[in-house]
Amino acid sequence: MTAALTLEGVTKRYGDFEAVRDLSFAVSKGSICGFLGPNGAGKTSTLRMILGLQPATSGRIDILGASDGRLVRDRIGFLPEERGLYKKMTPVEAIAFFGALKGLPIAEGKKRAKVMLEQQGLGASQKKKMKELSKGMAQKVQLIASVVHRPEFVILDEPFSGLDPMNQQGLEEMIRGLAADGATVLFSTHVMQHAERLCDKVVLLARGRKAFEGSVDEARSTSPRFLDLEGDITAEAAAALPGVANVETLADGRLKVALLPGAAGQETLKAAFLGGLDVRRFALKEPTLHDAFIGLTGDHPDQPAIREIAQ
Ligand SMILES: Nc1ncnc2c1ncn2[C@@H]1O[C@H](COP(=O)(O)OP(=O)(O)OP(=O)(O)O)[C@@H](O)[C@H]1O
Repeated sequence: MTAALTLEGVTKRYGDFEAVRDLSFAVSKGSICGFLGPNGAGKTSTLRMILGLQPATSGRIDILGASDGRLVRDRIGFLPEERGLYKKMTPVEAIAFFGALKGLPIAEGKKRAKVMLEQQGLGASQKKKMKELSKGMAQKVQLIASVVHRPEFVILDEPFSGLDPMNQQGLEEMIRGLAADGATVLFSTHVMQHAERLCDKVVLLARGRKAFEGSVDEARSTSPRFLDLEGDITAEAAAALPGVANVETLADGRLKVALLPGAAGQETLKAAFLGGLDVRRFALKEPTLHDAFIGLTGDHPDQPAIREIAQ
């Protein structure tokens, strides 16, 4: 597959702090790639370098055949992490304005804006001012504004943040639609479930370094299956069972028993029953992307990176 984006050995330093180190990955044309990492991992810094909004300290970036995102800016759509459209404009005006910045004639921008707002269930809000819209609505409008010129490459920085579940689902559909129409999508998030549902590929970033690049299934398979055990069992007793890698006691007292690679769980359960352990309920579970993330990075995706905690 042809790559729409390639990074090779990209590093970003702010003073003597290295926010991104030796980062390499590629995104195939027409695919959806999730750029995952906790707050402070270096996602925004990387996206800004890809867009040409700030220079890399070292390394090489190729986007749509150009070495600087600014050279192909009209072919790129970008939703920044900081949101905000002119409050006094209507959604149609705001969308057409952003389209015009990318070379789209105003009249065409307005025409497309009306159709896209309708598709996103915002038809009734067309004549309101931006300041009268809810946060979720405004965010949808901003996303439409960033893609109204039909870019080949769409970069979305934390597009799901601040949206309720309904709007998150709507946004997922919108992202799928962009890819179905042939666009390449790269979005950053620290919410694994969105990436799990949407992405052809994920790149995991932890403290500025790439921890994983591959499909969601490949990421999941780096993590063991686990047994969810309920009963009067100590973590020590569970840890002594065959095929067990480690045991975590959950807040409600259940045990999350991670199995060794290749262990199916049946042997572990059999030994628990034969050993007379008080197992009242059990479930064998496949690892999620969230589990894989923790295993691969040692970070929790919802927690800031170590440096930020230490500050
Ligand atoms: N202009 C800057 N000057 C100095 N340090 C910076 C600058 N921009 C970012 N950083 C630092 O670089 C690190 C990576 O930040 P970045 O915003 O790229 O992370 P992120 O993964 O996008 O996090 P978030 O999800 O919170 O946006 C952080 O420790 C941040 O404090």
